[in-house]
Amino acid sequence: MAYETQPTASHFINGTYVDDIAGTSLPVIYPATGKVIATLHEATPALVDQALAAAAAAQIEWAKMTGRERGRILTDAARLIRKRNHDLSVLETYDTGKPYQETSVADASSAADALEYFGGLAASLTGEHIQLGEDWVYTVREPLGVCVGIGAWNYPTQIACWKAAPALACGNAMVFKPSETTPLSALKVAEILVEAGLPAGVFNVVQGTGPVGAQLIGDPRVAKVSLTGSVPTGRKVYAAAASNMKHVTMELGGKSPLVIFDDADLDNAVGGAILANFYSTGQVCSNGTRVFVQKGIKDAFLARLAERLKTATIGDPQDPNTIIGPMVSARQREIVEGYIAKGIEEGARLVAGGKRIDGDGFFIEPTIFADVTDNMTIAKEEIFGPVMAVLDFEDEAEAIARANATEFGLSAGVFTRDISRAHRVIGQIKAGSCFINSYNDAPVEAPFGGSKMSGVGRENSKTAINHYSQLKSVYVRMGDVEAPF
Ligand SMILES: NC(=O)C1=CN([C@@H]2O[C@H](COP(=O)(O)OP(=O)(O)OC[C@H]3O[C@@H](n4cnc5c(N)ncnc54)[C@H](O)[C@@H]3O)[C@@H](O)[C@H]2O)C=CC1
Repeated sequence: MAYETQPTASHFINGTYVDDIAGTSLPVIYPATGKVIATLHEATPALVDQALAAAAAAQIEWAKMTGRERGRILTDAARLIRKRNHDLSVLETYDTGKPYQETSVADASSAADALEYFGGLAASLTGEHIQLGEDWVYTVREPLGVCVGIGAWNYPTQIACWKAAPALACGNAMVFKPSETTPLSALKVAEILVEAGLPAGVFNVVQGTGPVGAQLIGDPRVAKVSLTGSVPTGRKVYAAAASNMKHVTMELGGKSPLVIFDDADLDNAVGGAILANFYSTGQVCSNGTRVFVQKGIKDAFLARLAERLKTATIGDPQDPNTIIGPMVSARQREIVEGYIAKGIEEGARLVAGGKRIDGDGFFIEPTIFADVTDNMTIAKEEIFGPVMAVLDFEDEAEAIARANATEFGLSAGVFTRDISRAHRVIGQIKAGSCFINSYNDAPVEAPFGGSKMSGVGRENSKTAINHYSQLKSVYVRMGDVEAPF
């Protein structure tokens, strides 16, 4: 392999690569071939302790720097990431199997956006002055301390930076644990941050599975935990963090509705449904996998969708012409196949796809089910694969009620030419990140996150600052103290 995928070592602690071969071996598998492309080791408890100690020590000095100084390092790192976008995207494709066509525009570049945005904000993070007659209160925006970031496997570089950028801008240090399935990219982020001038220990990466995450969360030195992952993991992580009153951000799963009205522009609606279901081979938390199509447009919608699907090239994800890559792992493909079988068994109509693609990689056909009803498993549970469920509806009130009939609340989309209806519908849907005549846009300037079981807190935008800092308020009395005795 011309491209070196084996990192210098498994972990990045206190400004340098470290390893301990006593840790359980962690093979990294390229999803397009099923071959091992690197072997790492899980962090031993001693290494996790070392990372936390490094973060705790470095955070004190990092917080003493001015916001401008911190911001400059983050924006310098953003520039380095952009300069190395090609290599980082190739690596992200090896790590995840996502096509280069995507990783070259949506992964490292989104990470750079976050570093640039929060780097830019760092100098203007302030408290306020509250006058109370002659007395007054001032507030100081303080960092939380050591933050732990835990990532999912679908957007490894982006997740690392969506968490690290606001955390570091506020003067926190971070220990980041990538998903064990995709451990490579976060190490590059750590390397680049140090190259940009980040003091050793401010951003550390430790590898491992659940128990490594659990050790991080349970440590008294940790003030905050930000997780991107599934709802079951979210429950565990939130509970563990709560027992020690730690701050949390939870970016979890979804089963988001995409509502397409008869009057929608057909090709835009089909395009939205494609983005909402097949991008990253369907492995996107905010995907609109319950596609509610009004009866009058249903046949035209399905016909156009089938036509456009035929043009999607599936294959080698490193080939810039490939549009759809493999699933991230054999296990994830099995999960998706299980859902497809359930869809057929429960009476949904298979319109396209449904089969695995033979070969060494974890490929599966993009799949469309029509005539799906609300009680079917494929309409209720997050599949996390390229499986679209199309459901019919008659009117607006019905669509809203059914769209909301879910435990999740991450995203929602609506396609219509009637702008009043668009706002009316979105206004009534209980979800955090919504779209009108679009789907899955996630600019760093906009808050991102879910309601209900999809999560707590928001990433990105100015709002994220509130999740990585706390206010100290100081009352200042100008006159004498009037005590009762
Ligand atoms: N809302 C959002 O922003 C996003 C949510 N997701 C969700 O992530 C899921 C897919 O990612 P997976 O990696 O399979 O999720 P997962 O929940 O299995 O794992 C997520 C991370 O948590 C760690 N972990 C597992 N058990 C833990 C424990 N007891 N304590 C601490 N850490 C633990 C894992 O090692 C991994 O790093 C999907 O359900 C998807 O919806 C994915 C991307 C974005």
